[in-house]
Amino acid sequence: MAALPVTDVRVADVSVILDRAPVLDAVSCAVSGGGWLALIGPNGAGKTTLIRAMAGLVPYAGTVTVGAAEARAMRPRERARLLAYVPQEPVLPPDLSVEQYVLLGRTPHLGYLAVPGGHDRRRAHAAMERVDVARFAARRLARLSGGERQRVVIARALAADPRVLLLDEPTSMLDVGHEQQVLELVDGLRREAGLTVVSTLHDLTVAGQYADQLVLLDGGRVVASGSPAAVLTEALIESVYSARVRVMPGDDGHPVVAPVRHPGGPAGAPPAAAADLPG
Ligand SMILES: Nc1ncnc2c1ncn2[C@@H]1O[C@H](COP(=O)(O)OP(=O)(O)OP(=O)(O)O)[C@@H](O)[C@H]1O
Repeated sequence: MAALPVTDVRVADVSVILDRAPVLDAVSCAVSGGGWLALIGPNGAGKTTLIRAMAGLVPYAGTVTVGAAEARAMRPRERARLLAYVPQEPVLPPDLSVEQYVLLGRTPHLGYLAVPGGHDRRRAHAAMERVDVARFAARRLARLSGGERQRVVIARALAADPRVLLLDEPTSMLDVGHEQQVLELVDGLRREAGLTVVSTLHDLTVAGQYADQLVLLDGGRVVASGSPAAVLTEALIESVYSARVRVMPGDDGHPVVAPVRHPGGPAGAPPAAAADLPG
C-alpha cells in the first residue's frame, strides 16, 4: 500500500436508538491516523453498533468525523474509498468466486459502468496473497470454510486501499496461526502505510497486544478508555464482565488477562482432594 495521508477518526457524543431502545448513549472516542483503537466490552455492550455508526450504517445523533469531514456529509462513494468495514457476520453471495468477490472491493475506485482493469486485478490479487486466499481465487464462496470466508472478506476490504479499516471481530473464526497472520498484517499496514484501525475484539490480551488504545463499553456507555495497561485491570474487568481474572505483564510488557478457575467446580464446592483423583 502506497504511503498516503493519515486519517483521524473522531466520535463525539454519538447516541443510537434501535427499535426505540437506546443502544449507545453519548459515546465519545477518537483515534489518530495510523493508530489502532479496540472497542471491548461484554456481549450487547454496543461495540458493533458503534463500529456500524462509524461506517455510516446506522443513524445516529452526534458526530463522526473522518479526516476533516463529517461522515454523514460524505457521498457514499467517497466514504467507501476512505473507510472499509468488515462485518462480524458478512452475508456472502454463494455463487461468486473468491476473485470476483475481492474485486468488488475496487468498486469505489471505478467509474460508473466501468469494469475492473489490470491495476484493479493486481490490487485484488495482492490483497488475496496477504491473507493467504489467492490459492482459492477460482473457488465459489459457498465452498469455503468459515475461517477462509473471514479472510476473503478482509481481502475485499484491503483491496479497496482504504485509509481507515473498521473490523468487527475480525479473527473470531480463525485458527491461531491465521489470527496472528491477519493481526500482524493489519498492524504492519498501520505502521508502514499509516492505516487507521478501529476493531472490536473479545480477547482482551490480544486487544492489549495490538491496539494502542482501548475503549471499554458497557450498556452503551464508555466505562473506561486509555492505554491497555490503564483499562485492563482486574477490578475493572471483574466489575464490567463479572469475571474473575488475573492480569499480569507479558513478555512484551502488554497485560496478559487470564481467567481464574473456581477450584473444585461450582462455587461453594470444596476442591477435590488429590487422593480422590483417578490414577
Ligand atoms: N436492530 C436492533 N434493534 C434493537 N436492538 C438492537 C438491534 N441491534 C442490536 N440491538 C441491541 O443493541 C445492543 C448492542 O448490540 P451490539 O451488537 O452493538 O453489541 P456488541 O457489544 O457488539 O455485542 P457482542 O459482543 O455480543 O457482539 C444489544 O443489546 C442488542 O440486543
